[in-house]
Amino acid sequence: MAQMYFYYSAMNAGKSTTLLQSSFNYRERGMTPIIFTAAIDDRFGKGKVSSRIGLQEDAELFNSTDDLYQKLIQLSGAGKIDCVLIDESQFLTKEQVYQLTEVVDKLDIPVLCYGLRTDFLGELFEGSRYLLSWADKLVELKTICHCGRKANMVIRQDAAGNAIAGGNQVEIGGNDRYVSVCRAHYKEALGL
Ligand SMILES: Nc1ncnc2c1ncn2[C@@H]1O[C@H](COP(=O)(O)OP(=O)(O)O)[C@@H](O)[C@H]1O
Ligand SMILES: Cc1cn([C@H]2C[C@H](O)[C@@H](COP(=O)(O)O)O2)c(=O)[nH]c1=O
Ligand SMILES: [Zn+2]
Repeated sequence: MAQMYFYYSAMNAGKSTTLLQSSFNYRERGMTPIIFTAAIDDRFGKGKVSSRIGLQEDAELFNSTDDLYQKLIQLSGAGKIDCVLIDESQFLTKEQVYQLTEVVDKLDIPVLCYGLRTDFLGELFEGSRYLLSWADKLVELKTICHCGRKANMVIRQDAAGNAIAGGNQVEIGGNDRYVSVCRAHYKEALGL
């Protein structure tokens, strides 16, 4: 029986790297994984998943209006799909997480989702909320704060490097905009 996995972390913890390693594992066993990533995250070029250590693969894009269950039925018509890998899964909607549970339960294809747990204000993303609620397996990937503790929060910075305490939940960016830190250093940076 297939299962749904949610690999979650702060930024820069190796989520994309782990996804690309899983894809490679499937391929070297002669199986066919399919990768999806969010259309809005175009940092490394649209339709690509890249890790900061240099690995890269082509990916299907998802928008908030896509029906991922129907899309997977359509794609599996062109050949057997052995695994679905989703990067930036924090950007999935509630409906899309449900559709992915249908891929697992009705099509019997494992779905592995990789994403942030919380935003720069410490609030859950919609996708993460429902993945935490409905996935069969929750796996935390870890990265470290500059102090050596586990970094489970993300600071959004302005151009001068100051922590920002308000704004839209979604703002695409990398090391220039975001820093992963432990909760104590998150509070300190925001003056909490
Ligand atoms: N030039 C580099 N060489 C080796 N490792 C790197 C390099 N740049 C970043 N990394 C490491 O790669 C990891 C980030 O990988 P990535 O998969 O992009 O993370 P995430 O998807 O969680 O943001 C971090 O552990 C980081 O320290
Ligand atoms: C914390 C936070 C992040 N984002 C964006 C920034 C990046 O584009 C992605 C996460 O990328 P990762 O390195 O693959 O983890 O999410 C955002 O929009 N809002 C936030 O609060
Ligand atoms: Zn710290």
